[in-house]
Amino acid sequence: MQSDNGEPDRAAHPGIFLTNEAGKSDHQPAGRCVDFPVSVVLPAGGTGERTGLQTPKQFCSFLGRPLISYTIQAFERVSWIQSVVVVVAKENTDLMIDIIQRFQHGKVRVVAGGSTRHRSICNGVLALGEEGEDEGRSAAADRPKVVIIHDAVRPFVEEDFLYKIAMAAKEQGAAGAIRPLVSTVIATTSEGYLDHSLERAKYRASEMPQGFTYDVICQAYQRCSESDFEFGTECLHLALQYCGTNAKLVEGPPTLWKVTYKRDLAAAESIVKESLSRSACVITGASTGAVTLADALQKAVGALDMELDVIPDLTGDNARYLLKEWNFIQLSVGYSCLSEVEAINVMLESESKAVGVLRLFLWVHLSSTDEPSVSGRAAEPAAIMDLASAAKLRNILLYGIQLHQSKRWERSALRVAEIASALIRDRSPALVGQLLQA
Ligand SMILES: Nc1ccn([C@@H]2O[C@H](COP(=O)(O)OP(=O)(O)OP(=O)(O)O)[C@@H](O)[C@H]2O)c(=O)n1
Ligand SMILES: O=P(O)(O)OC[C@@H](O)[C@@H](O)[C@@H](O)CO
Repeated sequence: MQSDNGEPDRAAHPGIFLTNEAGKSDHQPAGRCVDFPVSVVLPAGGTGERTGLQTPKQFCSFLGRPLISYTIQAFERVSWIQSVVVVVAKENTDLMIDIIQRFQHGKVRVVAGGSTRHRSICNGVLALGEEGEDEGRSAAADRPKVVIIHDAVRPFVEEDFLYKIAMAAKEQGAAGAIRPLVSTVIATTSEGYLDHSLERAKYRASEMPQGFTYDVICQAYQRCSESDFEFGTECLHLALQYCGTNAKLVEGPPTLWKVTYKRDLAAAESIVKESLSRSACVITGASTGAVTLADALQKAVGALDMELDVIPDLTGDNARYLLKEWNFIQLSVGYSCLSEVEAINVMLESESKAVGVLRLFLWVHLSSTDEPSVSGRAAEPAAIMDLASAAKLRNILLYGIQLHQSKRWERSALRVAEIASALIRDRSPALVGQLLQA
């Protein structure tokens, strides 16, 4: 087992095991077959000193979700990955278990980390070797053929690239992601002067994910030195040095970057917001006016790089939007009925826990000319605000747009599209519950 100071005992493995079967992905890889078991180790046992924040960066939240949850989600959606081991500092074990339960992550185990990244990764790999014992199966039966190692603070990893790394690791014994160097690497003298510079074209930045056959990475950690454990940063080097395994290098996309500094958290949030803002589901209630407005809206958002799916309601087959869409726009034309808004909100709340990220619900009320003005319905803004305050506690950002039918459909639709696109992109908590006038 692990020694008291978190150092890996190579004869056993430490760890607290939590396997949550909920949320298993049925995502089928597009036209590819991985016919060998693959497991993942996510080292998340660091303190994130370089961010300057008290909270370790892997637990910093944006849009209502901790960074590590985005990374885990990226892996649990891949059907050919059998299990994920998250390696966290002992003091963060309860926090990690809470995140797994709160965001209903599946196929995840939590293992205690070590004082360095290599020690943490080693603990994770050793834990994989013991999988299945809890359920009375032999450890060997559940042992993966390939182990993918990926820093928990690299949330933007795609299945296509994971597939390339897993297949290359199975063939070669080891494989790793690389990226072109952005800056030239130079060597310095002990006095702090330039000694020489490296020819940048001959070098690459080593990124994650990396993949290894289970035997190679196990053997590498069994044979490596204490100095490797203390000061090393490169698993590929251990495979070469201690197993004679020359990793296959695979150039990866720019999205593989590691969150290291505080600015990287802002960059990560902006990327997530951008990815959440590309689509919305428009609910018309099948009213003629709303369908007409929705058609005009669909034309208007084209220029805003957004796609809209227009549906009458969220029942039957349309219920699938509750699990896969982040943004919902409900159109009420003429008679405004807050009970419709409340009904949609209840449906969104019922799924928001599983989805885990701040979802956006925009109510658009196009009032007809013969309806009393907003001042004649003073209760409406207050009612929206009350509903929004309650919804926010369940990760739903509720906003309203009020506009009058006196304008032509196209003009109304353009105004709604502009405001909706801004609200969806910014997801600002400050505007929650506001009934904006278009
Ligand atoms: N003892 C450690 C140290 C690091 N890591 C993990 O290794 C990954 C990459 O390391 P790095 O970016 O250096 O993270 P930190 O060590 O937390 O950052 P810093 O060096 O700024 O403290 C991170 O997911 C980090 O949590 C780990 O599992 N165990
Ligand atoms: O060195 P750090 O602990 O900041 O991060 C680890 C990185 O070195 C590592 O993720 C890649 O270089 C690939 O090995």
